[in-house]
Amino acid sequence: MSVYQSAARILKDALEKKGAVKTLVYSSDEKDKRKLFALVCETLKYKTSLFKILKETNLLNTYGWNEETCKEVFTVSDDIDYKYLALPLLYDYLYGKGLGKAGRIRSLITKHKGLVLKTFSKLKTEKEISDVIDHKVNKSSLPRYVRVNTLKATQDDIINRFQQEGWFLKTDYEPSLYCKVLKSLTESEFLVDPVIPGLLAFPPGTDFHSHYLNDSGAVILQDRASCFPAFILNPPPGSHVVDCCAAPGNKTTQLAAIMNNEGKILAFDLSKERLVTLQEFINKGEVTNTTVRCADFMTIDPTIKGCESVEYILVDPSCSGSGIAERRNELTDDVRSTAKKRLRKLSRFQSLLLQHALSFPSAKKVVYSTCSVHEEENEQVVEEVSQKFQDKFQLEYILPEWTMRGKDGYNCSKFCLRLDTNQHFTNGFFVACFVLKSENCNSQLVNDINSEQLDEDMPTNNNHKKKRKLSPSPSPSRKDNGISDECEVKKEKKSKKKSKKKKHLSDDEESIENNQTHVEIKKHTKKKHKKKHLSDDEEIKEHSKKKKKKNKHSSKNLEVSENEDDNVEIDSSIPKNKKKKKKKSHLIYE
Ligand SMILES: C[S@@+](CC[C@H](N)C(=O)[O-])C[C@H]1O[C@@H](n2cnc3c(N)ncnc32)[C@H](O)[C@@H]1O
Repeated sequence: MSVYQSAARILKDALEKKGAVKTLVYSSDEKDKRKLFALVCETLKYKTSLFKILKETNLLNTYGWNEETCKEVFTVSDDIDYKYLALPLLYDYLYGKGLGKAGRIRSLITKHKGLVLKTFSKLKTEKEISDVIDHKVNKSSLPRYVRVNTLKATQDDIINRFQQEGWFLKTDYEPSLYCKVLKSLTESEFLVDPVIPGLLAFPPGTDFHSHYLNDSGAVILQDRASCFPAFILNPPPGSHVVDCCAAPGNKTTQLAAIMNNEGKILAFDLSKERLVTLQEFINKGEVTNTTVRCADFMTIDPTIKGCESVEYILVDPSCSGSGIAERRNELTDDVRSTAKKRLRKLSRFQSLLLQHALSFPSAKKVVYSTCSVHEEENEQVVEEVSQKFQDKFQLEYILPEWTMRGKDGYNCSKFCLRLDTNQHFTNGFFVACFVLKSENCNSQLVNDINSEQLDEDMPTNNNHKKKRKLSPSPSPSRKDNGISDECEVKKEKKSKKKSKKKKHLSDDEESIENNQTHVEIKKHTKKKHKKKHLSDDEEIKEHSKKKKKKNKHSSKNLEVSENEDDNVEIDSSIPKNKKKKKKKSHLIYE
């Protein structure tokens, strides 16, 4: 079935308010879910005009659009409503990429192209469909952010590459005026972010999706706001990290870059489909320190081997997505996202997830983030959890120079950080950071704040560790990292076999296998290993299976869905040297 038929189904359900677009897309059978999601979202944005064109052309009553003739040309599932099938086809024909790749189904439109084009231009002239143009402007009003994947290239390499293409790096401005300059970028200018290391900003509407640097994984297209959580967690190379809700993986790859691929990341997510994307990101970005696990994080026992040593945890759970700028329009779930009942449910789920993370015995730094603007999902969660865990954890006063803090009226407000679309030209976002009371974690704690110190902790974008250079020509990504990792693991196993008398399999023996779903961690083949001989990951897996059955707090029981799509993300702070402290500065960078 073509993507247009899948889109037709989803458009119908979305417009009849049977579910959120994201959920509908991810539960569909369509292979290329990203493509489907984009097609549905774009079509919805133009729906008023598309319906007008449909009505004016009377297209559905023209030859070719009845069931019989359609079925002569291609297979259309019985449950497809032709009205909704026309919408994505018309969208691609008039506004999108054209119908070049639509196959025979394109004839439904191209057979009548004279009529369609004439009607389109007539309605435009009569300003009947001017709303379309407005929408396009809104849609692309945010800058295009690009994170340098420091596992594959240095910031300087990437800047050079863009300069060679004719881009001009703007540096002649006061750092405190960054956001103003950002707003007025000309077509060929770009900027280096003053807060997030390795983040570049290009003018709104710049499309790098098919750029070779993106294809090769040397850069990642990630929104500015979504770079903050990993940047704030800042796990040192060699540390042990958990990313509780990892897919599609922008923050996981950012964490790996911060850690310079040293140490271990355990990346959990409930969604197999989304983990496929995560695995692709990992392969493309040459991330080698991450183990991916399809599991409900709530079912993971924090005390079992493999988890008991985890020190840094990122909690970036599903949320309403109300901060995502592109979503704030008539077609998405705004009504749904603000429904009190739904927010309460999300809030409860987020709180339990955060509490679970804080119960990891070695946890010393836990960052909580959402791309929601609602207090229920942000300050209220942090307030409740910080009170419950006040004996062990306290909130860190993150990025003191950042003036937009949490919403007033909570004890936690000033320790939280918010990003706002109008002020910061990025998606609406929320971040808070818990640190172990006895830990200093390289930064000020709630109790330590004093005004003189505020200027001193400002990180700069100079603290990049130099990475290997980009090859002179665009570097192809490693094709199937999962498989090559497996080979390496096998070799290692062989050599170890001779001398091995260990009871437990070591962590190094774990590998991510590209099995059917590409996400399950490889099972060790030796059947004779009993439970007590399981590797860390197998132990986690076993435990998770058991706990799933009985855990009444399993997030599935909470029936929470959405927003799983804060999927514009990026990389950040590579410490210059493990032992050296971060550079400080006195900038105000908002
Ligand atoms: C906002 S998205 C995460 C985005 C991700 N951190 C990134 O940067 O790309 C939330 C994710 O949480 C996952 N999720 C929801 N409930 C979960 C649970 N109980 N355990 C693990 N993952 C969960 C969803 O499948 C979704 O992929």
